[in-house]
Amino acid sequence: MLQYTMDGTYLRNGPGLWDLGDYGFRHLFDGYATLVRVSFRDGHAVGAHRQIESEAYKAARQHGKVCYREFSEVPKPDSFKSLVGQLASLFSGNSLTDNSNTGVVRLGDGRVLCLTETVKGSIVVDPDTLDTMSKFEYEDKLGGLIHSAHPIVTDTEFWTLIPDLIRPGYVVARMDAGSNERQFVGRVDCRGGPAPGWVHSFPVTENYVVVPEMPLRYCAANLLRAEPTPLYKFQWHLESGSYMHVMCKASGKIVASVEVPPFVTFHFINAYEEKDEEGRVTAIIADCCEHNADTSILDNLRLHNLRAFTGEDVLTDARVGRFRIPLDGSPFGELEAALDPEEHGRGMDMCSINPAHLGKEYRYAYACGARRPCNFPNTLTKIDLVEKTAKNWYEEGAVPSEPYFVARPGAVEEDDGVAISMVSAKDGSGYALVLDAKTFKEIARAKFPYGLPYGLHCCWVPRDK
Ligand SMILES: CC(=O)/C=C/C=C(C)/C=C/C1=C(C)CCCC1(C)C
Ligand SMILES: CC(/C=C/C=O)=C\C=C\C=O
Ligand SMILES: [Fe+2]
Repeated sequence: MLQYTMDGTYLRNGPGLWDLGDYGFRHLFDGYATLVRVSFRDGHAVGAHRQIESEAYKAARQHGKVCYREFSEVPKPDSFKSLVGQLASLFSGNSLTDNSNTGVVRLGDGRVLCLTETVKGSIVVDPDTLDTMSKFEYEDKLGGLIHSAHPIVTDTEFWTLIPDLIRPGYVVARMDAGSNERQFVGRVDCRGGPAPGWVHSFPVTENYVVVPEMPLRYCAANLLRAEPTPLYKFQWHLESGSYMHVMCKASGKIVASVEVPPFVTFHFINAYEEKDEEGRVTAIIADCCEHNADTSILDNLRLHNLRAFTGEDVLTDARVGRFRIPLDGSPFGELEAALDPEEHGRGMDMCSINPAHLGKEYRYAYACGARRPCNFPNTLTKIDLVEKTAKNWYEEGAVPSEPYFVARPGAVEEDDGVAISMVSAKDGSGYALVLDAKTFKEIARAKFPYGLPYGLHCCWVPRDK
């Protein structure tokens, strides 16, 4: 039993529509954005779902075909556009999708924003009606066609990374709550080439922004290709090295840039400053869902693979990767598993934390793990980074989405609250699952009258805020 009444709306975004007529999409990340809402009030839960009305979605519905460049799908060249024309529309951004199918965040001023990797795919929605309200226009001169799909959002600010594919590097920018104007904070030049590493997400501490440089790098040639490669728009450049850069939020200066072992991650979990007895910052600790430097996870997320579970254990191993980035000028950083990956079945992705610990020392992370054999993360796991243990929730045949932590109003303890996940049950039905974040035991489930597609990231909109 919950000792309090949850009062607010859980929103989940994700690529929920993967078919146009007879044509089925290829990859999980291609689907058109579907928003799901579960509103909690007086001990009841009310649900709804709706497609986001992006230009890409509307055009696809109208013409019955893909009209913009999605993650792996590209429009068929029946418009006889010349290569030059295609190039021009790619570099102007015209042909890129605005299908904001990845994240949903509540900005400090109350607006609810859906996001993806393309800057134009920033769309404001109404959390009650799930209406598509407007494009979020960035009113600045920073430009950029792509950015991190996971900005860092607090009640007062918004931090983002804008990769620069022409002069390989990243622009770090911040935006005040209530504003649409990003401000340039600083720039990181890549240390390896030929292009910046994919930055689906990045972590911050109280005083620093951490800019990861993965050997999984954007690839201009693959951006243009009509047929996808196994790494889609990316390429693996092991020889180019892997780096972690640390930028001071206040000055934009780079205070550390270290080489680290190779890594593959979509999602950073959190980061914080390690201090000595005198309170001096000695290092940055940054945690992520790390796929053992194996890029095959990207191709494993093809829909054909996800729909064809044969009982064989084919999910590649993942762990909580913990970086230690020294600030004493040494050239190398460390990367190790924060706990034995067996604790969470060697599956690890789709994480959340208590937002009160963002950028600060923390103990708990919530994520999807694995009960093997499986071809996709199929458990919910609560990771204790101090005890180095995990508590796991599992139901046979069920596929749960990101366990999203929501603190109890007035909570003091880090795990005082709930973790909410939308689960697709073995029989195809769907329900919202509420776990007690402390015990990781089920408190409630609210069944949807129909099955729901898989989905990705979430946010919480408290009532009257
Ligand atoms: C859903 C998810 O996690 C990731 C979605 C990624 C997308 C939609 C990536 C799109 C891209 C383009 C349309 C062209 C430019 C490169 C890239 C950012 C991969
Ligand atoms: C669903 C997923 C990875 C699962 C594998 O372990 C990654 C999603 C990334 C995009 O937000
Ligand atoms: Fe993501």
